[in-house]
Amino acid sequence: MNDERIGPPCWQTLLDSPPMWLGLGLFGLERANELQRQLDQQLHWQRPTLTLYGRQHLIPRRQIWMGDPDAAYRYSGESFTPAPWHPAVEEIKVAVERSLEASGQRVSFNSVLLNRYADGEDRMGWHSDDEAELGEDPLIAAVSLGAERPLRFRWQDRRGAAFNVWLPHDSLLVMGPGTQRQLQHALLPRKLPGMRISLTFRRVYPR
Ligand SMILES: O=C(O)CCC(=O)C(=O)O
Ligand SMILES: [Fe+2]
Repeated sequence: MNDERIGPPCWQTLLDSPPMWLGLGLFGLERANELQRQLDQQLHWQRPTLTLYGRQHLIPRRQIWMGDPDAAYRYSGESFTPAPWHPAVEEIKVAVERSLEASGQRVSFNSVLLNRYADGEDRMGWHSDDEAELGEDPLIAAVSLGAERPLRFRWQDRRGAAFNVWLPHDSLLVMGPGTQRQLQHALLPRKLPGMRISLTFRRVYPR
């Protein structure tokens, strides 16, 4: 086991414009397994309600916002104060920033949305991460731990066919500038077993 390793050994280009790429093997299997276990057991996973057309719904997954104290975030009409950084999440943030830097992108994230999908029934609907506090054309980096699921993308202007990006355990999906403006994404329900945790790192610009 090589613990000194920084960043995925293997990058795949998914799209040139907007730039989207996938890194495989961010931590190595053993560390990735351990991080998934720690996040699963140690975080205070929440299931908030969402108001849709005046009705309250429990979200179909568990989640936590985490980040710097001033990185407050609005989501579906509600404002969230982030939970303080957990050491395992900080470790993942540093690994993501280092591997981005190794591929020529200097970014520093100040918040992350963690999602926990118990199995294939848990999901996230169509959206793009285009809230005003993310600034124009943000870069968003998504780490996947656990069961492999496809993230589905569709073009906002329907210029091309929708497509899946399968996100394996221990992978890093980078959605570069323009991705949120041009595409929407969703984690649709699938008859697939196994728990999955995703961490989508962002930079929030406080008002
Ligand atoms: O779970 C995923 O991979 C996607 C999560 C997502 O789209 C988000 O956190 O905004
Ligand atoms: Fe998203």
